[in-house]
Amino acid sequence: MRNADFRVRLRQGSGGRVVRQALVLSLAVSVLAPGRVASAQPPDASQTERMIADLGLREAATPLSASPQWRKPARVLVRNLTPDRKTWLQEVAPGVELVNADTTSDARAAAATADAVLGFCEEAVLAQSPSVRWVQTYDAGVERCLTSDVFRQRGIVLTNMQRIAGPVMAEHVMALVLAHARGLAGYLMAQREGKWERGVNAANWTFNALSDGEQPAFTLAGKTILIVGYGGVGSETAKRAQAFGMRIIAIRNSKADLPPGVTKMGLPADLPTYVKEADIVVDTLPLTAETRGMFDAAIFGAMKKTAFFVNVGRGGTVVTEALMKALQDGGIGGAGLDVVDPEPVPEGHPLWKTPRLILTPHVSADSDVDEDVRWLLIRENLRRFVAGGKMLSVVDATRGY
Ligand SMILES: NC(=O)C1=CN([C@@H]2O[C@H](COP(=O)(O)OP(=O)(O)OC[C@H]3O[C@@H](n4cnc5c(N)ncnc54)[C@H](O)[C@@H]3O)[C@@H](O)[C@H]2O)C=CC1
Ligand SMILES: O=C(O)C(=O)CO
Repeated sequence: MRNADFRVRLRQGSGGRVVRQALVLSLAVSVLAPGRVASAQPPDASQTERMIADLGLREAATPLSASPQWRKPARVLVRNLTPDRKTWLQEVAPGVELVNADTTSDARAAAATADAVLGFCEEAVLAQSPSVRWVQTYDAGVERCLTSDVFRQRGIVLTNMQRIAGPVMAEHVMALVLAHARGLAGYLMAQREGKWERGVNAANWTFNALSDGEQPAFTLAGKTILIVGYGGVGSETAKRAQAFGMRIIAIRNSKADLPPGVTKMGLPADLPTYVKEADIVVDTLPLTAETRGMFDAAIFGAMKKTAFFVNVGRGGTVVTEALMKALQDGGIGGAGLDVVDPEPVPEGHPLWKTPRLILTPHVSADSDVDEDVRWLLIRENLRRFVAGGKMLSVVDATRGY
């Protein structure tokens, strides 16, 4: 979720919602009962454990207290700290002063004497804050945090929202895939024009009688989906694709074990060959030095002419010119993008007129339950930080995710 939206929505709701509202995860629904929020060992520990298990959150190999520099924190800066939320967070951080800041300039001043910063990661805030030892971002993508060397040089622990939005984003991926497969973009255009016409001309999403060889729609069952950047978002997408009867192949940065339901797992070097067999290609990559421009003219050229390409990771992993050309020339069947480069798409940019393209404005993590899960992680990491424990979802600043 973009920080700005996150902030606006959190301000609108009461902080108490965090513990009252139903927390819906991928596999389990758990209700956080009212009034069960009063003790220091969190009474919602079972919800926290379920979140960790359901989303597959990873904890650091060593506890913070193993470091000779470790000391109990005295002051933590928190973005979007409503009064209710402060009470709720204070339960896991007794004796720690929790300070609110919502703008970069307020944060810069408040961070000067803070031990941790939650919700800001920019150099402007961290450069003048020598005692900061932990930063929690409210996003999964950390490419903007890592533009400065502050994390690598000072050994600040950076934790992010990796895997948190997986279930929500996987729904968005499937919405884009189904919109294409069922011709919804074309039927919506026809509806606006008051036309009752069957059969989408798949090539242009215009409406007319089907000519020979044109496909009005296609079935997902039995088709192959390739997930590139198989992590939290990718694995949740795979679960849903499996339910549609699809064959799943994937690529990630380390091979390890083959996840259940995945037919084969490759490394980045396998991309040019794997794309050849895919009907749907989903990009869930973080933006790093290695992934920048990974989907270029050669990769789009290797795809099936009917392939549908989805990107919910980062726009910079795609060479936009190459994608537009593939769509214009019929090199691929269509695309659904939630993230683009440039972002936002400027007025008059050729992407707006590119055929067979569905654009959503970086909203694939938005949902009614997403922010509750995020605050549960923030609270659990605060508890671990105060106790000198093993932090969750630590970013490798050198790898970039
Ligand atoms: N559109 C949106 O609103 C959102 C976008 N995102 C983006 O999605 C990305 C992924 O999120 P999660 O799945 O939660 O993160 P994650 O950390 O769970 O997964 C990232 C995966 O990318 C893989 N990877 C890294 N470099 C690679 C490479 N060179 N080739 C192939 N695979 C590579 C890793 O193996 C890892 O499994 C985020 O980094 C962020 O940029 C995340 C949340 C919301
Ligand atoms: O969490 C992220 O990385 C996002 O892009 C949220 O919008």
